[in-house]
Amino acid sequence: MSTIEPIHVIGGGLAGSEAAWQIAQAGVPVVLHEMRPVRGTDAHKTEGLAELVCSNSFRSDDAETNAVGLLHQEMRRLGSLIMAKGDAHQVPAGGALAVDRDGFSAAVTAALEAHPLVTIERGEIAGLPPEEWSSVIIATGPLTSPALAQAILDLTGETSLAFFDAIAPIVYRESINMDIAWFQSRYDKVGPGGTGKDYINCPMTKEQYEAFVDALISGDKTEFKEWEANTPYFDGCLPIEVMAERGRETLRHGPMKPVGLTDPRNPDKKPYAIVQLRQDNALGTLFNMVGFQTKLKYGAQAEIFRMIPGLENAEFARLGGIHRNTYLNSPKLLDPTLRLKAMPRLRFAGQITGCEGYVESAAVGLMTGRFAAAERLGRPIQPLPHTTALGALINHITGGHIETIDEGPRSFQPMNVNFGLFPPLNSAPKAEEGKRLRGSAKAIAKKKMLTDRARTDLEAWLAGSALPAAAE
Ligand SMILES: Cc1cc2nc3c(=O)[nH]c(=O)nc-3n(C[C@H](O)[C@H](O)[C@H](O)COP(=O)(O)OP(=O)(O)OC[C@H]3O[C@@H](n4cnc5c(N)ncnc54)[C@H](O)[C@@H]3O)c2cc1C
Repeated sequence: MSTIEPIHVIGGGLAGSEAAWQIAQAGVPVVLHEMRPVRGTDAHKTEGLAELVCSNSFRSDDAETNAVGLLHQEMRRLGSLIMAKGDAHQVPAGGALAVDRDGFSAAVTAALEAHPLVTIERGEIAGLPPEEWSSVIIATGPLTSPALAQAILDLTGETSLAFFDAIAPIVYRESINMDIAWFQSRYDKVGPGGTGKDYINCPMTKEQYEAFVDALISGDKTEFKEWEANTPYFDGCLPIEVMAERGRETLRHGPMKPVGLTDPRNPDKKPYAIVQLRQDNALGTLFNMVGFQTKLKYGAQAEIFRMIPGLENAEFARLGGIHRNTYLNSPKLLDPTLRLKAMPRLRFAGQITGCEGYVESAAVGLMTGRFAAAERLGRPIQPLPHTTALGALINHITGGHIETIDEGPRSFQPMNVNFGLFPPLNSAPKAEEGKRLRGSAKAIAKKKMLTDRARTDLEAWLAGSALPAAAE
């Protein structure tokens, strides 16, 4: 029986599950409070921990030239439960790491249930955590229950900001017409666990594309409620109809771009636009429409998406939808170890801190868990180098972001990890013979230098860290 007082983690999503794992692996007892199934959210469907509520993709797994791929690598290095179970339950997805959502969530749940230092309590924490909980991590996500959200709001005095993402529809594989559509990954990329033929592609002629754009623009949209008006979208997650409204070519240069793909029945003619669908479950029975997040009404969605060649008889396992997001003005409210300045016994993790995405949420959970565990064990907390993906992300949340100078709405917005968050390089990349690089060769070389630097700096940080890299 451990004599160390437990740390309480509220929320068993991507961040809370990872935080609880890191704490327990450091030898500190942890109580993980998850309200499902006692109380649900608008998006979760199961009672499993770390449920993926929309896409099943952890995005690029390329640790050399992609920031989220580097984040994967760093998390694996630090013994991430989310990455270990994601790797174990991956499904083919070209250059991306996509997972079988049910197998993944079940494996995360089983690992935490089996850990001797983890206690899982099902039930809502409907207000500020009791005072006797001396170390708490709040990881309740974008759909934090209203009672807890209100308590946080009262405590921080900040107005919370609500806005929409949009969910992409999922189609039954057997309802897709493979006499028109074909399997191929963009540029035949194989990636982790892929075959180079992982996506289903639906081609469009110019006339079909124009009619489709018209239908999107005129299709019935979900009405905004009063309190939802004037809420900005994430630029990386714009609803398909909003993209269509921004310009008739926008979709052809975005999710419907026809590059790197060849219609095998018509190899000499480039389709004008292409819709891609990505495998959504291990069985390969479900495919999601890549980039087709939407706030069109259900009836309009079915009608309009069946205009896509190959989807004329599509059956939808899930149609697209809209959802709310709640997050803190973290740069102002949190200290560099993610403690609430106004009440340091509380730390925050996951999307509620203003990061965006499954991987980023789990990454912030990972570091918050390690910070809380080190503190509980009376060990020093070394700040992460900002040159690492983990450090760059946390730095952005806790201070890297610069507030607008003028009085007005707060400017901090949720952010995926990206190279823009990393400190610039001290020297420009050079070709082997010392010549200057240009164009895409230069961009790739620069990214490689950034990721090499991150790997070196992470190892140096780990060498001085109070907790081992991966306490397996
Ligand atoms: C509808 C929707 C679609 C999304 N689509 C994507 C996507 O396609 N790709 C992507 O990368 N990201 C997506 N996101 C963002 C995604 O939710 C987050 O990136 C990630 O799940 C956040 O992880 P988290 O741990 O912070 O929160 P969550 O994973 O949501 O976990 C929070 C947990 O806290 C629990 N909880 C809430 N309040 C309480 C309480 N008071 N007491 C106890 N438990 C509580 C919830 O039940 C939940 O299990 C989407 C978000 C939403 C809402």
